[in-house]
Amino acid sequence: MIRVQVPATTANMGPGFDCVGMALKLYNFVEMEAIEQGVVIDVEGDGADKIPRDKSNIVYLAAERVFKIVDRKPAGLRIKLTNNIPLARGLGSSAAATVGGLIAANMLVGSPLSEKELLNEATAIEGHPDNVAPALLGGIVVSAKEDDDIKTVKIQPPAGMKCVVAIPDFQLSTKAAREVLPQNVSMEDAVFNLSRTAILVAALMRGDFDLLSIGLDDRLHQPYRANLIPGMKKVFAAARLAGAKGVALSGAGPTLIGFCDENIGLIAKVMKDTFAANGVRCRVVELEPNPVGATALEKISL
Ligand SMILES: Nc1ncnc2c1ncn2[C@@H]1O[C@H](COP(=O)(O)OP(=O)(O)OP(=O)(O)O)[C@@H](O)[C@H]1O
Ligand SMILES: N[C@@H](CCO)C(=O)O
Repeated sequence: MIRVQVPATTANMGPGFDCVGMALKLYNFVEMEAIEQGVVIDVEGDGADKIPRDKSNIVYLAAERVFKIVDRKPAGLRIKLTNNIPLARGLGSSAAATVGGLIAANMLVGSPLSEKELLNEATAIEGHPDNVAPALLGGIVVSAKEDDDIKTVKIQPPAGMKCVVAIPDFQLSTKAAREVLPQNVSMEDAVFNLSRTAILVAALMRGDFDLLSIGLDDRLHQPYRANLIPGMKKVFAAARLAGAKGVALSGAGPTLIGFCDENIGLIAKVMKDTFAANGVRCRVVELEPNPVGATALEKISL
């Protein structure tokens, strides 16, 4: 039986749309074993009542993809999912499922695929690398697609960085949150994001939290998605006033994330209160940056 632990992720980090993401210390677990026949899928935890238990499950689909590539397949498969990452909230639940399925299936057939090959496959499944890269590699990962190959640079999260996430009680699928984005953007907005992303990466590498306020600014996706998340701009403003060094939409939302080095209790309170004042109930938690990516906890060879 293979057991893989996969972290949650916060993608985009403001301006780094589809190319920057960071792993967080919150985990899903994927267990997989070969059985004599059939497909058995059990799900516990977040989304247990919604996640399909048949061959349309994305963990199963990821595993199938590995078996097809390496042309080796167990006769039957048992999968058990234990989910702590909330579904469709912007914390990388689908990336964790995909990465967990790929890694577990690869191990089940003797690990023929390299980490790089798994990353390329995970990106092909998700459509963009910003969640799957940190879920696989840990830390903060900047990714660039070169055709089907994903180039990555990993940055260790700066010492002392803390994250407060406000997780609304409603779901927002990545698909729906991408549908509100424009097909084209102006040169001015492109340059705006280029400059902010460059500052963001420099700030993260230098551990300069004061640069985060400008380095997390974005014009490519957040302004369009604000309409889907009541109170988003007010929560951002309140968190900044309470001491957050920077704020962003986590992934495609609706979770909002504040980055700070102190005042965590006050920032959490104002984020919750401001969401509530705008009619949104939410759960606010501190999630630490995670330097480590997906990890195999047990392995028994076939
Ligand atoms: N453990 C899981 N097992 C199977 N399917 C899952 C699992 N976790 C998530 N999913 C599928 O992925 C969907 C959520 O993916 P979606 O990309 O919309 O949001 P997200 O990954 O949570 O957020 P984001 O990509 O913005 O960080 C769920 O509705 C479900 O269909
Ligand atoms: N970059 C992606 C992350 C969510 O999957 C988006 O914002 O749509």
